[in-house]
Amino acid sequence: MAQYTRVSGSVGLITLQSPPVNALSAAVRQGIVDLMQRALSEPEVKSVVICGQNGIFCGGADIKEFGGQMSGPPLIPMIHAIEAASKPVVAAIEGIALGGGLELALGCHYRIAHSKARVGLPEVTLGLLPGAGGSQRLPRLIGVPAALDLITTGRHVTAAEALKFGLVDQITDHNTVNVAVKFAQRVADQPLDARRISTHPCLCPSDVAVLFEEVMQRVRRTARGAIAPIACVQAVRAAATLPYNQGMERERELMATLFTSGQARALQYFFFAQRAVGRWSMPSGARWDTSKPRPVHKAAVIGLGTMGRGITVALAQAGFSVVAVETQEKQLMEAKQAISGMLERGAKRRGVAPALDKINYGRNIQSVADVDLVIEAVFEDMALKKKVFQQLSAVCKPSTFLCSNTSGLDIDQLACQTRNPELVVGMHFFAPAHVMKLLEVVYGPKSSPLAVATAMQLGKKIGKVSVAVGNCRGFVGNRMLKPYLEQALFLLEEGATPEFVDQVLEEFGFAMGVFRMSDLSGLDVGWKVRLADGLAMPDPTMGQPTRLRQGRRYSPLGDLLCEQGRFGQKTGRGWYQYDKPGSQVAKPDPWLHSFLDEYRARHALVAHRIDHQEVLERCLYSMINEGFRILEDGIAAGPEDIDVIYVFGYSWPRHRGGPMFYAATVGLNKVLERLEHYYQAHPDVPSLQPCHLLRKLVASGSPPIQKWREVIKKVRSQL
Ligand SMILES: CC/C=C\C/C=C/C(=O)SCCNC(=O)CCNC(=O)[C@H](O)C(C)(C)COP(=O)(O)OP(=O)(O)OC[C@H]1O[C@@H](n2cnc3c(N)ncnc32)[C@H](O)[C@@H]1OP(=O)(O)O
Repeated sequence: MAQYTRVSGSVGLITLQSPPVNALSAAVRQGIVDLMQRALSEPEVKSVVICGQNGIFCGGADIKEFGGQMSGPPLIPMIHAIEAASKPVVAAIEGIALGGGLELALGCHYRIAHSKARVGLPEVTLGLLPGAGGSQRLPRLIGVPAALDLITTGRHVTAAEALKFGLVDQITDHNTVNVAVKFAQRVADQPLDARRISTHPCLCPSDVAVLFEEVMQRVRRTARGAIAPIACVQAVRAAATLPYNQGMERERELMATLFTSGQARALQYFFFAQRAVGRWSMPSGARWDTSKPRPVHKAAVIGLGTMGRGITVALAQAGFSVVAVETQEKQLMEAKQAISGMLERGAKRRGVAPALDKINYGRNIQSVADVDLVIEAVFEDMALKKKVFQQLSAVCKPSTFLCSNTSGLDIDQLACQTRNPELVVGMHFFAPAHVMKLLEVVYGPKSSPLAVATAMQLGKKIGKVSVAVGNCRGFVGNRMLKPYLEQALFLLEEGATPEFVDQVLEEFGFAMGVFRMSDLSGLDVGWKVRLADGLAMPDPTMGQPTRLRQGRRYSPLGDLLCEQGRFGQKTGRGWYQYDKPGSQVAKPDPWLHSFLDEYRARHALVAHRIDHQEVLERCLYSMINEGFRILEDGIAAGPEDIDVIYVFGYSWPRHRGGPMFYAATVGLNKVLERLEHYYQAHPDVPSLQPCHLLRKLVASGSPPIQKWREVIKKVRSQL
């Protein structure tokens, strides 16, 4: 869909029309092809302007079309025809020109952008490369180093930056289409040869080979197994070293490989999953589109430890007035200093003024009396949190939303301490809270849709990807982490080393293996929880067998390290050793290896050879199995919620789509079969027992992930 109008007598105006972002669907491409022909054939028309309706130039190829059979005119010849046109074609860029949208603009002879527009080639984030000539034209237009930056990161740049690069010819604060039309009239009789980017030489710095080598190394290091960034570098190298036509052929080959790769499918699934989580629903039937949030102007944070500080910074940076409360004088002073430092560093990076004046500090909980929403971030102790909620309920306005940053405690028990339990929800941030994108919004049985909608909206305003989840121990993320951690410990008992387990998980694509991650977050955190739960009681005289607790297999390895003061990075010793406390460079620790040998000997455990496959299957499939239980229990509404939580909160490699999508790509029958195998070998590990929903999905013929909700609904209705 595209519309044609003749303006100012001699300009053919083609307007892309495909809401919401004027993506280049088959119909839009057909429209462009037809209308270009019309404009070129009308003798009165001397030049052409291409723009998008509703102030948006174009969001690129229609990602929904990637999954199916492509129809309609292909993009590459369409863009070539525009570039080869005998009349000047001007792109009027408002809003965004992304991916295929920018590639279309690069095929035009001139580009005029509104000052507020953003442009970029984000294909890499979808597992692709700019495969409609973008990888060949952009380096010819703006040079190899800048093109490498834009194409390998997929970052969007402002119009001002685009002008500096020479990516656009002019920017305007006025009506972009009017400016472009006038511009088109002015250049109507200008020669076009020099305006066809594909004919430009690709200007390279003298040390281009070194540059490509450096970029390739950096990209390989940061890609964590993703192949698209590497293909992007290869495509730009083709632009730098080959004639245009051969470069295009290389672009086509690379694109074909990426297009059919599982990674592109995973990343495109994830693109829509990220958007799907905004359309939350609750088992009660309450939904995002029927639940109105209440505006929050002033918020409070209670407890200024690591989490409270990060949350305060996130709120202040987003422009909220914050009352930050810490009852301990010394902690308060330290927190003030730390928060100011974080705000100043953040402001410097973003080139804005630090939001120091947004925060009022206090030692007294009375100071939160007039706020609209409170986020409690005190120590993870139920008795303490209950007390805080009782105080908040007495002090705050009756309409104040009371939220807890607990990472897994029962929201309902907190709600019961208050006058208005319907205004209580969990807001589970991830450390560092001002950096990590994920927010779990946890509704208890009494939480109202109003409270959920308000917390979800607040999350969005402070730049988080918010996922609404039900109330259970550990919510979604930490509940699934438990079997994963447990399997990692069992693998050590059975003969693996922390280095090997971590290596396998890092090769899979996690930013950090499970043991390096535990050392970073502190082994004492989980230990305290296990002590409180009555699990970490190592004394055999207490009558508990060391490796069996509460009727199931238990590994006390983490507890034993904590008893020795090995809390991880902060103490300089954990699953690894570090040069000094606080150092981040993990080194294998011979002490730990001897400790594991002695432990196995003490418990008559015979070490066996554990391979990559066993590490991956046991750690990941037990976690995935818990994910299916979570779906079965209605704690997450759909697999997308779990996948988004794992990618944004637990460094699951995005190019594998998230744990539930990964299970679908492995094949649900295979996951089921391997879980059955491991459960048979370890019948005292309930997390390995395949859950009902997984069995049901396999029995239903393993439908595609987009159809799981139908099976989940059926299973839940039978419960
Ligand atoms: C042979 C050559 C083949 C290919 C070469 C070209 C490849 C490409 O062009 S790949 C696509 C490149 N473009 C992008 O990656 C842009 C993706 N979109 C975005 O980044 C954002 O959506 C946005 C910046 C364009 C707008 O952001 P925002 O205002 O926050 O809105 P939403 O993200 O919620 O999006 C609204 C709505 O639009 C849907 N959508 C956005 N872009 C596309 C698209 N390119 N194709 C299809 N649909 C798109 C998005 O899913 C939202 O809808 P839903 O809420 O229903 O999911």
